[in-house]
Amino acid sequence: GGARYKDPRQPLNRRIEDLLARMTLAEKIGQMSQIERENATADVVRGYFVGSVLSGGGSVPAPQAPAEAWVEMVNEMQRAAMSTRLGIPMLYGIDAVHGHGNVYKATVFPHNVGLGCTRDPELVKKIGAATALEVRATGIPYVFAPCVAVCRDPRWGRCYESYSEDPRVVQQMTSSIIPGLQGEIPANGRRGAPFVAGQRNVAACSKHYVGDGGTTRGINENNTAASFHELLGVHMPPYYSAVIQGVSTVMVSFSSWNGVKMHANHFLVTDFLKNRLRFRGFVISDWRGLDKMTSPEHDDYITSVKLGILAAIDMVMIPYTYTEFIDDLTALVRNGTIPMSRIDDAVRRILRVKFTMGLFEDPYGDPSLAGELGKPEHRELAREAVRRSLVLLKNGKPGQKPLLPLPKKAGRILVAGSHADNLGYQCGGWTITWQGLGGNNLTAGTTILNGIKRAVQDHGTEVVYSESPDAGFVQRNKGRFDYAVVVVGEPPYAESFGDNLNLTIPEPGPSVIRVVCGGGIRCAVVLVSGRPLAVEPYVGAVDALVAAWLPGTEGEGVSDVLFGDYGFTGKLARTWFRSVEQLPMNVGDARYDPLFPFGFGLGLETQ
Ligand SMILES: OC[C@@H]1[C@@H](O)[C@H](O)[C@@H](O)c2nc(CNc3ccccc3)cn21
Repeated sequence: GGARYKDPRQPLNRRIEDLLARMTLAEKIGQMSQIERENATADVVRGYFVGSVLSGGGSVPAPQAPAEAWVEMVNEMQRAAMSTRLGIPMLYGIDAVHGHGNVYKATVFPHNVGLGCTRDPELVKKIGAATALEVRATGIPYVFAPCVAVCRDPRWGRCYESYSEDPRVVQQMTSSIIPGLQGEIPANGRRGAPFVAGQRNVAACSKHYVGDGGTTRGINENNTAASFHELLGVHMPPYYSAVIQGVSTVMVSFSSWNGVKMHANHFLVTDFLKNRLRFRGFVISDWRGLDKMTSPEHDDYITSVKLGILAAIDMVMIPYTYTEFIDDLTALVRNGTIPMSRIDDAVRRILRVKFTMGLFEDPYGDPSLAGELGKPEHRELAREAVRRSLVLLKNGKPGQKPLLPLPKKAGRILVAGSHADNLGYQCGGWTITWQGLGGNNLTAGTTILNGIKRAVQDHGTEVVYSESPDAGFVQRNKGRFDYAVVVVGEPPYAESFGDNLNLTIPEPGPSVIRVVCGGGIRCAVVLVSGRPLAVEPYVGAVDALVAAWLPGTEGEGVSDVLFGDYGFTGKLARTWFRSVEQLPMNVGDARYDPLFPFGFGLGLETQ
């Protein structure tokens, strides 16, 4: 129709005001509602004027669904949204936090804990751009990334989603990944306003506002006790960077600041983020974030809706109980508890993002991008990121020559450990499923073992693989192996399932290290983990120690540096503690006695 809001030549604010003036309360509240895809039938999307749909962790149209199936699913929901009276397109969001991890055969990049060690903003920007293309390949225009948490305690189950304990490193990566995902703001463009360059970019979401990485003992969703000065100095800096880079959305944290739930924090969401930092995009809640404002959850829900919407959350991630949310918010507006001006502010912000990103002009997924999913160039980029993320912590025992780089030409080598041949373990959480998986059938990729095999295959070297060799095997064979590579670490986890107060290497890791490295074979230990673990008891026994973090699908990046095709350049972005009793302990603390300090990382003497 000839309505002004449908004319892309009209100024942005004219389009927003024209559309807003036409909207009923039901249509406005519908825009503020984000529901889970499994509820998003055409009737629900249309009937409730749903403004946004999400895939929660692992929520897919079908197991191993190809890009085409994703595009068809999103477009079917979109056709329903476009068929409403005003034809406002819905916005589909998903967690693409290390590449498009939920999607079968997508490129899975290293998790942020590893990217922080690269100290390479250009690399991280390219990862953003590649991730945007893979997300668009599935018809999705919005990602709940980057996580810009400043993890201050590795006992936190989400520490691997944080680039660093140092806010400046997090700022550096934030300022890179956002223009990678959303596209660069043109030189004459408005900084600080939401920006998405076009249909090969996606709207981003910096999360979780604010202080998610500062909770007591790293307990997920718990309380961050900090002065305002400390909150501003440690946890807020990435949000300055995100707003300047034109981030389109900000997601509120489940956690609390000094006992006040972030989802109810008017001072930080409205006074600070919206008014002081002048954030102009929309603020989105986390999953059932309003229900979780109380304990027990969902206790006096209508009050939680009131507090959350007045704090100034604009869009509510209400995966299942959207009718209750809509009814309660409608009642609160009708009885004057919530002024229409607050609703209009929320809807303006949502429409500003949708207009700016071109969603009205291009509401549907582009099937021609399907080839971007998991394409070789992206896997090569991921492999480079793996190389750059690895940190060499030890190389050679006192008085002995360094073990690394490993010679490709060796009679026989042993590869051992639970994480040597396990694609799921090396990807970690938020991969195919919410919590991640074990095994090698979850998606397409290369294990560390297969990377080692490929590296030595033309050199007449025999590779013997034993996940958990026993002492007898090692004793009988120790003279036969030139060296061993032992790959151990943590199983995948996400959110509270990763909270851990002891941070020991899970068995059978330590046993394999003792049996192999203590059995007389020179050994390089590669640790696959979402954070530093308690390794002091083993450091003396090993000849080399490498932190590989959660490298993702491109395991050849690990063998590339083990064999010296590339040097080790990674530098710790997190302090490596001696014992958990020291925690929290971060660079800059008065009391600082690490096993390996922030910024540590050896090179190869030959590099
Ligand atoms: O997946 C959506 C959000 C995500 O963006 C947030 O970072 C994270 O805090 C978050 N947690 C959940 C809860 N996910 C969940 C998945 C399956 C069953 C139950 C809960 C959803 N989300």
